[in-house]
Amino acid sequence: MDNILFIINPVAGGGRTKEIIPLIKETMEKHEKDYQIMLTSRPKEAINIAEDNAHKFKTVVAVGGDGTINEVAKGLINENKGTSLGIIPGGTGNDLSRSLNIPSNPKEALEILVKGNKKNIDVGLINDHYFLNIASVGLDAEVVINTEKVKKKVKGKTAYVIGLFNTLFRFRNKEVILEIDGKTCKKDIMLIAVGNGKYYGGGMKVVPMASVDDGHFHMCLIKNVGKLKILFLFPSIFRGKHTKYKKYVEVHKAKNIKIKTEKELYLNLDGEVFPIKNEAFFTIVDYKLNIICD
Ligand SMILES: Nc1ncnc2c1ncn2[C@@H]1O[C@H](COP(=O)(O)OP(=O)(O)OP(=O)(O)O)[C@@H](O)[C@H]1O
Repeated sequence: MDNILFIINPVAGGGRTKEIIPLIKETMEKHEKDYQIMLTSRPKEAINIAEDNAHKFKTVVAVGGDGTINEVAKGLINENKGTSLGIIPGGTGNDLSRSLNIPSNPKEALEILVKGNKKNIDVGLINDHYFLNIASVGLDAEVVINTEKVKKKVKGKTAYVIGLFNTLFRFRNKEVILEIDGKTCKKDIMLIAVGNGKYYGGGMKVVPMASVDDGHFHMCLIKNVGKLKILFLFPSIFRGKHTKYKKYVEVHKAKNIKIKTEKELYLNLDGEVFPIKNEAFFTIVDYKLNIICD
């Protein structure tokens, strides 16, 4: 059965996903598709909705930001029924969609969905969390934590800028033991981003060489360059040009990566932050997720 379930996070993108509903209905009816729409009522519910419906629908579409996509993907991977994942970007960042060439304009994204071109993409696992886009440790995870604190008082980009400077002011470099496909080395880092996708933070091309379907992670490591130099590097990260500064930035390609530390590290997984004790183990799971994209 060629049926489609739309799982909509009504609070993603500050609520703009709700405005996409009439467009979904119009497009599905125009193309005579058998479809259903469900709205989440609480965080993480998209995982359960996807799990419960994976066997009933050929395609399950996440309508929301990267958090919603991760939740729907998790439900589909858990059920392992070969259900395809569709994406209508409706968040603030939409970073995975960028790597998959899915436009942020919902009308254009729906056209891609109706066309139905498919691609099998890799699924990353960091300890016990699945991820499709980027998982990172170090400076950026601390920026996310500090920005969340600032957001209670200040909104939007200003909160991010204040969060960034607060973090830089207090940030201490991280000494880690890295194991990249079995090879061990000691590093003094500010940031490590492990990418299946290329973008995070709303369009920063932090892992420019990443490819969602090459069976590998691509890793970008920013050494302990000091607070002034990281500010100098920052604009080049937006454009993905930072990797040319080889004195400060290392790139690696691998299937398995371990980051060991004696101190607590924070992991940034598409804007959600988790503490990590002792070890972060990144691996590509033996499962490809079928995605509808351009
Ligand atoms: N009904 C709901 N009420 C409150 N929170 C919800 C609801 N449904 C989902 N959520 C939570 O909303 C959070 C944010 O979702 P999502 O990342 O998709 O949107 P966003 O933050 O606007 O986008 P982006 O990550 O692209 O910036 C997720 O953690 C998700 O669990």
